[in-house]
Amino acid sequence: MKLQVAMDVLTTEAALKLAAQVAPHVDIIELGTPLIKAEGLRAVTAIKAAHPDKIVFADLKTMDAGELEADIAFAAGADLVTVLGTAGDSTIIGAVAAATKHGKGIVVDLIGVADKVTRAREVTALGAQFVEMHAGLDEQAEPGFSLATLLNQGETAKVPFSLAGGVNLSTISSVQRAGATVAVAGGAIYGAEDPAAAAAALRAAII
Ligand SMILES: O=C(CO)[C@H](O)[C@H](O)COP(=O)(O)O
Repeated sequence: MKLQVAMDVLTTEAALKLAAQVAPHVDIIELGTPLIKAEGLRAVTAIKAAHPDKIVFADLKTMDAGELEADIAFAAGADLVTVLGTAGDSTIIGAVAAATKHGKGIVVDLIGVADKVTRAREVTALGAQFVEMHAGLDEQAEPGFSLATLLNQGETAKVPFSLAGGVNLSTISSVQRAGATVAVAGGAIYGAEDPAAAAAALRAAII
């Protein structure tokens, strides 16, 4: 299982600092949606230039104009770009076309999708590299939130998936047991006093 750091920071400077701290311990470096909204795709270019050996993930959460938005993110240096699972099939097909043109990949983020298992299978058939079983920051803050539902949906879908939803040291083993190809950790890394140590501990928990 690969480890992905989600950098939900707000400046390119902060992202470059965080990436330098954690890069030795992670496989995929994600630029979070707020970072890209604040700084634009220049942040993607800066991270890829600093870490050409890492998979750079641009969390665009595209909902329309799939081919155009994915194309500009790949041109800026992204290796993986997200499209929302709630988007229409034509948006996903367009984004996959851009990925094919660049030799890169599309990840379909299933945040907000009611039937994640069915949609995961549909978008995988459309050419997504993998889906993201995702409970966003707002959903995580809702009373009664539990990772268990997401883990179960990932296990049931039987397609390649990443899992994001407040993954931390106490849950990462269950993410691996559910069969995820990627565990995504944001707050557990960037919110730690020592992000490098937090990323190293998460990496060490993966067997
Ligand atoms: O995409 C996101 C929010 O929409 C986050 O980056 C993702 O949820 C991972 O962060 P965390 O581990 O803090 O939940």
